[in-house]
Amino acid sequence: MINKLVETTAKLSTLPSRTTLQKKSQRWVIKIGSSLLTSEDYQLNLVAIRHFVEQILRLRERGIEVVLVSSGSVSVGKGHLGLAGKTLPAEQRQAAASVGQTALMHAYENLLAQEGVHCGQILLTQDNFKDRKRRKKTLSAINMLMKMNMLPILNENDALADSENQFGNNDHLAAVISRLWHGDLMVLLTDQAGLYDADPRIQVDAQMIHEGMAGDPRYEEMAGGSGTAVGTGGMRTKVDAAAYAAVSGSTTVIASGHIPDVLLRLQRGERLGTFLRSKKFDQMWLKVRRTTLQKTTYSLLGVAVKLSNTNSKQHRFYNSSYCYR
Ligand SMILES: Nc1ncnc2c1ncn2[C@@H]1O[C@H](COP(=O)(O)OP(=O)(O)O)[C@@H](O)[C@H]1O
Ligand SMILES: N[C@@H](CCC(=O)OP(=O)(O)O)C(=O)O
Repeated sequence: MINKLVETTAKLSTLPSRTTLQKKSQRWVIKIGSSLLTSEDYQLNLVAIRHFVEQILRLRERGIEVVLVSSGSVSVGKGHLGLAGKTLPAEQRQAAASVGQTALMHAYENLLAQEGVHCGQILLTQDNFKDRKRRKKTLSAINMLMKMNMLPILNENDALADSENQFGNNDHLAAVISRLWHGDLMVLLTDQAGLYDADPRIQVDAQMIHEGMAGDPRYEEMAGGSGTAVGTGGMRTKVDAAAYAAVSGSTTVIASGHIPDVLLRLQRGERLGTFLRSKKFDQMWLKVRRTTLQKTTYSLLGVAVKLSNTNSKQHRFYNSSYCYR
């Protein structure tokens, strides 16, 4: 019996590895940056979009629920309007977003429809998260699409957002969605291999951070703004987004969308990009596991005890995809 207890204790007090977390996560929020979706001449990169769509469909076949946050409307719109590379005044940017968003969704829908799947577009601003009622409405829009087997594709409503209600970048939007929808893995796909200790465009010998804790203040120092003509926010907003999503237990991977099959490889547990753990997840994990250990001990002792130290939140966590038994 002692051996059994020692064995169970060891098993239950070890945090799941990065590989396990990537393999077992069931609710993914995937965010794709503008530079991955648009070509150098600000046209849609249909080859890349097809590649992402194919991977997302494969993930769904494996039972993973996916919400896609897609950037690209402004850059594609600029291309369509003959304004490539220009810094636009607010009204023209709104128009570019409106034109580009249509083209973007058209591409996603066409590619998905070839595989018998459809997508649903949800355009959001901060207003959609302002109070409980609006958050509920946003969540139910996502959940209903999911229930109907559609792929929710989200973006900021750049055609109408203003300085009062805009997110300003989709990293933040992805994190807010992760928390609202209880995502367990947020994947931020970008043009760099991951987070480096300095912007690799500026410092050629910058070193990539492979694994760390979301919210580590050192990362804020390392992360700079966008280095591309079409990106918004750079690495700083990704680091902040990871910290925000981590509060509800989501882990984050920042990885290059240029890596072939990056999403499928992450799902197989490959160590690509920067993996940022959630402290909240780890705490919940250990707490729930301690309860399991207590239960095991009691049952080994033949004592039927109703455990009083678990609350409904822990039970929900234990029964959710967060908890890998
Ligand atoms: N510490 C860092 N590590 C990696 N990239 C960084 C860092 N600091 C700044 N960056 C810049 O962030 C850019 C990615 O952000 P961004 O252009 O907003 O991409 P996306 O469109 O994918 O959101 C990189 O091209 C890089 O120049
Ligand atoms: N919502 C904007 C993108 C904002 C944004 O965060 O861009 P990016 O840094 O390329 O992910 C658009 O669709 O153009």
